[in-house]
Amino acid sequence: MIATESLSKRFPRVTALDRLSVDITPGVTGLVGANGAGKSTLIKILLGLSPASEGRATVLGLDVATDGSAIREQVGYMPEHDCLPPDVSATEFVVHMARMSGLPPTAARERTADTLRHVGLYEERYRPMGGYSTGMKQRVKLAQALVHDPRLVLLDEPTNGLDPAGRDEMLGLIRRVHTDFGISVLVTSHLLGELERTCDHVVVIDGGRLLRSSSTRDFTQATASLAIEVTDTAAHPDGTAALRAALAEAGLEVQPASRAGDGAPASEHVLLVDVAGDETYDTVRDAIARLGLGLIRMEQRRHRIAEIFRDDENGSGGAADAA
Ligand SMILES: Nc1ncnc2c1ncn2[C@@H]1O[C@H](COP(=O)(O)OP(=O)(O)OP(=O)(O)O)[C@@H](O)[C@H]1O
Repeated sequence: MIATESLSKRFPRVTALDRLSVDITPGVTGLVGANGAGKSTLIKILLGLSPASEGRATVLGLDVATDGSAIREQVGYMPEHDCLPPDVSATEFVVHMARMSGLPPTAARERTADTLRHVGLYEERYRPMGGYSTGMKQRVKLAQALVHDPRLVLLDEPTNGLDPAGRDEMLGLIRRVHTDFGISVLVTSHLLGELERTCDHVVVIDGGRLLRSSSTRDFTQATASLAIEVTDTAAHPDGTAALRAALAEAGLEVQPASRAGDGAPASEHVLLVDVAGDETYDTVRDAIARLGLGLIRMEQRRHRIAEIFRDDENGSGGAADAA
């Protein structure tokens, strides 16, 4: 779908992309990076809207340097920032965008009705967009990216500004863009956790450089940790300490949640264990059963993007298997 080769973009004071080489295959791909990592810059280059300083990129086999308009015919784009005219309705706007993409008037109206229904906008589609909630605006932005039936959509931070329920709905919609219509998706976020549930593949960039590109499965296995909380008993007045010793003896990496730095509330009573594979869960269960402790919770906790960057700086992270 997308291939970049040593792609760089330099602004006078900052290198937004630094020799980025990555291949993106059909499916749903997450592009993750902190604010300023270069995600939007990459999308603008892929659309042929902004020239690269160096290197090459192709989208659907077309060269971004020379085939920008052919790319934009086949690719949908949802920009990050608010860009909707407040005085027109969603229907008028999306019909206009469909016409801009070359659809004849009747087809544009039909596709608009279908697409707005698909993204969950019904009666409100006839009202001016100035009065819409952030969630409704994001849905219109998604609809205009889909209306001309593209082969690929580039979605820049589609969950920005949404509350947790709105995020989940948007992520579900994005997944369905691929499963229902077979359209491939490149979606950016600064939150690794939310993309892990939605994407088949995740590409991580930092400071314009590729940090890692791998399937979500490999990614989560490499980065998941398990939070465990147990009760104290008469035999083990400090159940947490007893479990910690037992797990360490069984060869697991254990640390208190207070040191994990994953943004979750710190607690001396929560242990974090690196998940090496399915057997880790069995080892934990058996250790708790042997000690006769009560299990309060055992939950998967995602590492956050900042930790992966930090691991990488320490030389123990994912850069080694970056594509
Ligand atoms: N037109 C520009 N002129 C100068 N610097 C720019 C320009 N566009 C982007 N940059 C800089 O390039 C870097 C990458 O920006 P970019 O917008 O691609 O990041 P991002 O990963 O999309 O982050 P965000 O989600 O915050 O937009 C930033 O340091 C940004 O300040």
